[in-house]
Amino acid sequence: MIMKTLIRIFRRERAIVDAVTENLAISVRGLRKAYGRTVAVDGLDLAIPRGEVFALLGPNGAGKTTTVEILEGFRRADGGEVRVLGTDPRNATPAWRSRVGIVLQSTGEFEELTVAEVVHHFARYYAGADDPDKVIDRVGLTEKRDARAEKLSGGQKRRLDVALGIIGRPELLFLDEPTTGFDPEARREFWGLIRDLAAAGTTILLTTHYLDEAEALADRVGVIARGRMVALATPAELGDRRNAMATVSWQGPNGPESERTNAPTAVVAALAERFGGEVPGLTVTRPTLEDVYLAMIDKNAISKEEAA
Ligand SMILES: Nc1ncnc2c1ncn2[C@@H]1O[C@H](COP(=O)(O)OP(=O)(O)OP(=O)(O)O)[C@@H](O)[C@H]1O
Repeated sequence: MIMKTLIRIFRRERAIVDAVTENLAISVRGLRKAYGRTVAVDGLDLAIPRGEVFALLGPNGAGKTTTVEILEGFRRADGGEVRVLGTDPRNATPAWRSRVGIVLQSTGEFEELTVAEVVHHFARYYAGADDPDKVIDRVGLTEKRDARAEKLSGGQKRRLDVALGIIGRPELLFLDEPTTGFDPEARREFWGLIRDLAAAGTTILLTTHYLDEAEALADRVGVIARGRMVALATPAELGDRRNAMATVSWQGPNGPESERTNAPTAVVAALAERFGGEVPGLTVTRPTLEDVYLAMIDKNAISKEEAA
């Protein structure tokens, strides 16, 4: 009797766990990876629901690439549990691979081929591939479709990498520093492409050093420092940014003036009264994502040093 009840409870719990895990594109618990004596990933936890755009931030050497390469099945973890689209990437099958799109930091392997040749060639690897010409157009390379890859600029090569990452219509897309080398216009276009993919339900894990990119694209950001997740939040909420003090600045009679305050509306109202209307050079700012990120990285470095 007790045994039967226990089995029933166990089955129900397992059904709940399965339902939760099914909804996750990526699930990582206690991930560890060391290279000799260098601990690159040190007990990392991460859960990314399907359909989310997630940005992984962190200073050079924090463990981002190692983590992502384990998720992609290119590196073996030393410990921890990893599920990507319900599968341990160590046991990746061709069927699983076809559901995952990967844009690495740089490929540049097809120097002799034209853009159209490379994309058409890659499309043949996937049963459900997208239309290659449509993909070339989406990444803004139509004008360069007959140019050899070796003749492309750095930003154009990157667009070709992105085209190869999305040609198989992946459910999950990994983007490692995707817009390095893009001019501002190309970055905005690329952001539009990512938003379209996200709107179509693609889960996206992105690493970037551009904080404005994380802010523009990500539903949530995770900050890694020394192989650990030190913060996880929406871009607006990271480091309790929403409640941070505001700075009100204006042009006073003797030069620029400013005031840090928790009640910027009241300060602005008082200024409007003082100036009898329009306040010259008025701005109200709160810390940017970059400000809170840098403070976080700094604090983490100090607390680690103190701990050592
Ligand atoms: N193949 C390797 N052999 C030895 N050490 C490595 C190897 N790959 C990475 N490391 C080390 O592991 C740590 C984490 O590196 P990783 O490349 O994962 O960081 P990252 O956050 O991606 O950095 P970046 O922003 O510079 O790309 C670093 O100290 C790095 O020197």
